[in-house]
Amino acid sequence: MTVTVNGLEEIKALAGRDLGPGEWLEITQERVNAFADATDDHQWIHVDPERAKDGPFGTTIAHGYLTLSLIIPLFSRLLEIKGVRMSINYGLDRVRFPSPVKVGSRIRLAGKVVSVEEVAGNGVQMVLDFTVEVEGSDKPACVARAIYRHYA
Ligand SMILES: C/C=C/C(=O)SCCNC(=O)CCNC(=O)[C@H](O)C(C)(C)COP(=O)(O)OP(=O)(O)OC[C@H]1O[C@@H](n2cnc3c(N)ncnc32)[C@H](O)[C@@H]1OP(=O)(O)O
Repeated sequence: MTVTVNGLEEIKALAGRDLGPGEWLEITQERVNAFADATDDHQWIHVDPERAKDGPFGTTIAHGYLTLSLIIPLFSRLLEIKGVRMSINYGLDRVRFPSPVKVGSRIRLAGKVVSVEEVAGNGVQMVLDFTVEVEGSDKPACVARAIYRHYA
């Protein structure tokens, strides 16, 4: 279910709220290959299924940074923000990849809004803890604390 908020006051009211988990997304070899091309990172554990059969995971796995980047589209399905002039991705405080994402497996995103505080320039800073789950694994694929700013 997508939560929709309108304007800074409604964003502030999100503090402490859980978002998601959202829908599952399958990680395909095509997506991993496209990320490898975009970032010029063609390590065999990601793009060589034949060699990866004998590797530590028994198959190819997603780049950790691909899993991290997929937070952006998966988050857009959890929270829709209206009534702001501009939103900025300010950065990340902590990121870990506790569990590999095997190609062909599915991931989904959950988030918790840690805090929302006013910042200069008629804006708010929103801090979220994200968890990317991988289907069938106790350990998440990625945990990350992300910081956004929204300006009215
Ligand atoms: C060149 C690029 C290559 C790639 O892109 S490779 C693909 C991306 N990377 C991976 O797939 C790595 C997968 N991760 C692992 O295989 C393992 O991970 C490690 C072998 C790297 C380390 O394992 P262990 O020493 O047993 O540590 P832990 O239990 O996995 O914890 C690692 C950090 O993750 C946090 N963590 C674990 N489970 C959770 C959870 N359920 N919720 C929140 N955080 C969790 C922990 O606290 C810790 O963090 P703290 O480093 O700060 O101590």
